Amino acid sequence: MMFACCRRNTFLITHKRLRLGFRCASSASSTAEPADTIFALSSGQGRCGVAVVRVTGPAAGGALRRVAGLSCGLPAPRTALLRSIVHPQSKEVLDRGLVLWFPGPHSFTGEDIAEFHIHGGPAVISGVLQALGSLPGLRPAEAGEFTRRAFHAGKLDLTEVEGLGDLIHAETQAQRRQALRQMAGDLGHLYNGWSEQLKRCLAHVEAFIDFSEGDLIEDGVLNQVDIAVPQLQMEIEKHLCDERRGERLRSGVQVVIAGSTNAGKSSLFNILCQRPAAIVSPIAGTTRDIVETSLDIGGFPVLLSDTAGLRDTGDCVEREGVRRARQMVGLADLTLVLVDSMQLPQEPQMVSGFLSEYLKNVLPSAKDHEQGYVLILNKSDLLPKEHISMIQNVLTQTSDMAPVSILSCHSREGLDDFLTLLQDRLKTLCGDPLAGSPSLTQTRHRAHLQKCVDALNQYYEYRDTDLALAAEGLRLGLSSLGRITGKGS
Ligand SMILES: Nc1nc2c(ncn2[C@@H]2O[C@H](COP(=O)(O)OP(=O)(O)OP(=O)(O)O)[C@@H](O)[C@H]2O)c(=O)[nH]1
Ligand SMILES: [K+]
Ligand SMILES: [Mg+2]
Repeated sequence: MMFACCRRNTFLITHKRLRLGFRCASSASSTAEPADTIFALSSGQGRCGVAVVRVTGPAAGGALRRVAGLSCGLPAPRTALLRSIVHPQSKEVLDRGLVLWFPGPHSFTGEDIAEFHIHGGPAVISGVLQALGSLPGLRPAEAGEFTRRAFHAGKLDLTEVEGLGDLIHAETQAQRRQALRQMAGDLGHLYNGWSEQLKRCLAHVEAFIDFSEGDLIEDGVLNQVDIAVPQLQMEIEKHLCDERRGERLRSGVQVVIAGSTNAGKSSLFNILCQRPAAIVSPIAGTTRDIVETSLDIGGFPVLLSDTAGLRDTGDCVEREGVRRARQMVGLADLTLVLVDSMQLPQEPQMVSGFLSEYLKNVLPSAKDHEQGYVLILNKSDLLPKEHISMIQNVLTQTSDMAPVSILSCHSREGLDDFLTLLQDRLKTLCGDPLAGSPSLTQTRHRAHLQKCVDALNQYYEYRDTDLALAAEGLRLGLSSLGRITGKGS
């Protein structure tokens, strides 16, 4: 009863402070308005050794002085100081921890920031958050509000904000590398560079419109634009033709296991996810639904799907499973085509014909082939050694066959070679996040870049008939680029 009562009081106090905070904020904004001061737990939820609470805004320094009991002034910038953390009204010591002071404008948000590194127990955290909430002019931050302030202060552009979000959500090392690069501004610099070039072109065209009649401008000015615009357009188009590598790395590569019934698809699926996630049985047609899992394979994020065996069947439930399996293959970035080696013909000259037919059944459209596949001959433990050598000979002589793995899900022979092959394919599909120019990572970037390329076409269309409309094309292109970084053009 006591416990329930205490919790209720806590809620009331917090609620009152919140309302007070909002009142302060709105009255401040009706006058000359300094930004209000916000605070939040910046480390994750749950028990942990150290939690970090951050405060940003004009009242951050005052809050630091009062909660850390610093009557003689603020600590040296960016230097940790061990202090007792005290409730400003009750004077109760809440914890002992490190405090740091980052005066604006050289801080993450560009404003004054105070940081409290406290012990990560729930009672300590809520005690410190309540202490901060009790100070006039402070209120809890909304989700993403620190980053929004950094963006408005020009500390991060939109691509860097996205990079920061991706870094926090990165689950594999390759994702981390790509996100870190984007957060460091590589993608933003690329787009800003293009914006600068386009701005110069636009300035030339506008100058030509304004001054050419009085012969006040050189003849060659428009020629420079005629060279620069197609060059820029080519660069953007090259950047767009990346086969979605960056987007794939960001969101995960779709890998689908497909093949005939009983080829061992679910057995391979279980090996890759290292747990018996899918049912394995000698009964053909065991898997009906798509079974999915997300994995980290060699640092690359993979969304792996096991599917129903592909066969004609009178069973309407299994038929639906086969339809879904084919649909998944259509959406895959990479298909692992599994073959039961016991089904291979005995005669060497018939092996490659059999495999071509098999592939045609699993990947019927040319598009499926383009998206890539790996052929896996499973159950090699059931074949005599000579038969395996014969198959290997045939395959090395067949030039049009994609890489083939000979594997046994039972003995695991060939597994290492298969995993190396798989990693190589993932590397090709995602690209090296540290090599070459940065990859575009979001559909949003792709849409604005495509709009920019289209708008630049307007330049050619009107170049000789209406220069004002041609200039408008450049302006539209510039504004599309500006939308990616969030920097107005
Ligand atoms: N000897 C041997 N048996 C295997 C191997 N891989 C799978 N099997 C067996 O083959 C049978 C079918 O395996 P599954 O993994 O269920 O095959 P599946 O392709 O998922 O089958 P469906 O879901 O019915 O299409 C099971 O009895 C497995 O134990 C292997 O490498 N060697
Ligand atoms: K089966
Ligand atoms: Mg299965």
